[in-house]
Amino acid sequence: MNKTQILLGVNIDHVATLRQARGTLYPEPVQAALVAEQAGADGITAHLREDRRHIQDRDIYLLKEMLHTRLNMEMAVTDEMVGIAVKVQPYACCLVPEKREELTTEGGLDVAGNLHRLQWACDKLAGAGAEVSLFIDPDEMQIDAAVKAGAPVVELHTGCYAEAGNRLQQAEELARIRRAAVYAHSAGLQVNAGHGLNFYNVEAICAIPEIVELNIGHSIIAQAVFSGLAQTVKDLKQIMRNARLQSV
Ligand SMILES: CC(=O)[C@@H](O)[C@H](O)COP(=O)(O)O
Ligand SMILES: NCC(=O)COP(=O)(O)O
Repeated sequence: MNKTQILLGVNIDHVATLRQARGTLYPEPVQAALVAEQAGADGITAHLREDRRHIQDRDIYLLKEMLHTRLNMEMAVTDEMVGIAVKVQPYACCLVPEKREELTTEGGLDVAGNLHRLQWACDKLAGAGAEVSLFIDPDEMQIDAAVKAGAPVVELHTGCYAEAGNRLQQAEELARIRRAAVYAHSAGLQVNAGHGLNFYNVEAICAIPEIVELNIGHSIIAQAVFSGLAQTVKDLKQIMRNARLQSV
């Protein structure tokens, strides 16, 4: 692993949120993905939710055909989603928990409590050629379970860090993520991270050398309203690069 490099996966869910708000043809998520790639995104993440609140099935199929980097399809661990992923054959599948009533993802997968189901999903998706990532809390028990499930990658949920109410709580959550990243790396897993990351909190996560890739969406699309998507991606990549280089 090249510890001086940290990759950025741009999650384009909320470009689709804007489209779904009026049921128009625009903004086109695929166009956003191509703009982000040209600006330096190392991959594109899209979350096909069961309720299709933003990304639609056609988005996933088009992204698979059009991307120059790679598609990371986020999905719940359901028969429906596994079936779609086996058809689409994205570069990667990130398995996430989903509740219809949630505003956004609220936590990591309980891999330890659903081991056989996760083993089944990891096997099916790997059989379709996808790199399987499990979206988990920064928790050693869940990391051990991810290894048992057969996933080569974990994505550490950074939501508690991002939403911490004060500096002490944020420092505690950052230390938890750092410990989990070291533990997961020592267990032979690739370590990614994501959820709630933005221009103001991303640098400390980039300073954790075991973390290979960040998946960031909502804050990029929000900033793009003011700076444009290409410039936002370029600016964020620069911040990430500098933070990583200063830490090694
Ligand atoms: C798992 C995660 O934190 C995000 O990638 C997820 O896509 C959030 O869901 P929404 O994009 O629907 O907010
Ligand atoms: N897995 C995290 C992701 O893809 C983007 O999460 P967010 O930045 O939209 O919170």
